[in-house]
Amino acid sequence: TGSTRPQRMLKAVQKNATKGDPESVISAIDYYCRHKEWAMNVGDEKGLILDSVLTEVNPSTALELGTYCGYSTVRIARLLSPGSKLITVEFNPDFAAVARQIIAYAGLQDKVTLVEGPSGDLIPKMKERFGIKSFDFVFLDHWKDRYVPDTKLLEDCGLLRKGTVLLADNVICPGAPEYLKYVKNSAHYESQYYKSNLEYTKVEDGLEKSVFLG
Ligand SMILES: CCCNc1ncnc2c1ncn2[C@@H]1O[C@H](/C=C/CNC(=O)c2cc(-c3ccc(F)cc3)cc(O)c2O)[C@H](C)[C@H]1O
Ligand SMILES: [Mg+2]
Repeated sequence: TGSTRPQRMLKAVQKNATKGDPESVISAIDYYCRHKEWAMNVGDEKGLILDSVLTEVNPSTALELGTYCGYSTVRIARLLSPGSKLITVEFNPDFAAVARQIIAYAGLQDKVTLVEGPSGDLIPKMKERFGIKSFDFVFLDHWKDRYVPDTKLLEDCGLLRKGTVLLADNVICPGAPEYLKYVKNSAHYESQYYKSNLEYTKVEDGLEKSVFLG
């Protein structure tokens, strides 16, 4: 049986990146996905926006929904201050296995906890399992129709605090219309759209940053 796209992406990292160097892992994936085969990483262009929001928030606790191959996991973890933690949730075991290897290749395994399973089951367990009081930052990049239910679940589980920043990928392409409606019409969020392009293409896409007001 042949390899999968994530496995080929991992091979490209092992071949072209330097072990322990997150920047080289990010560049190797971006090069592979731009010139060899496209993949749904947040990418280099939207990645710069992710970097700037992260630098501004400087989260002690961060959550990512939808690890996939770990590209944005590496982008986030490389910017975390010492002692800060990123929990990333992925329910596909094959993707999780590739992501673990890419995160380890970047040398960021001590800053990242990859939890395998559906977000709907794991979010209610965050406090008891990982000792999380609340998240400072949440990156939403899983199935787009799950952004609203999981945001509501994070609220209901008391995992958001005044000032928590949610950053959602793909609000234009493929689109998350219900999510945009939800955060824009809610008095509990202050939202801002960051216009960009779909990873490795000229198609418009963007990130929506929403601050929870409590
Ligand atoms: C119970 C489920 C919910 N709970 C869950 N709990 C845990 N893990 C979950 C859950 N739901 C999903 N996941 C995991 O997250 C990942 C899923 C990521 C989904 N991302 C997209 O669909 C997308 C598409 C395009 C795109 C744009 C243009 C095109 F032409 C084609 C594609 C671009 C983009 O940037 C995109 O992020 C991973 C594959 C999947 O196993
Ligand atoms: Mg995405």
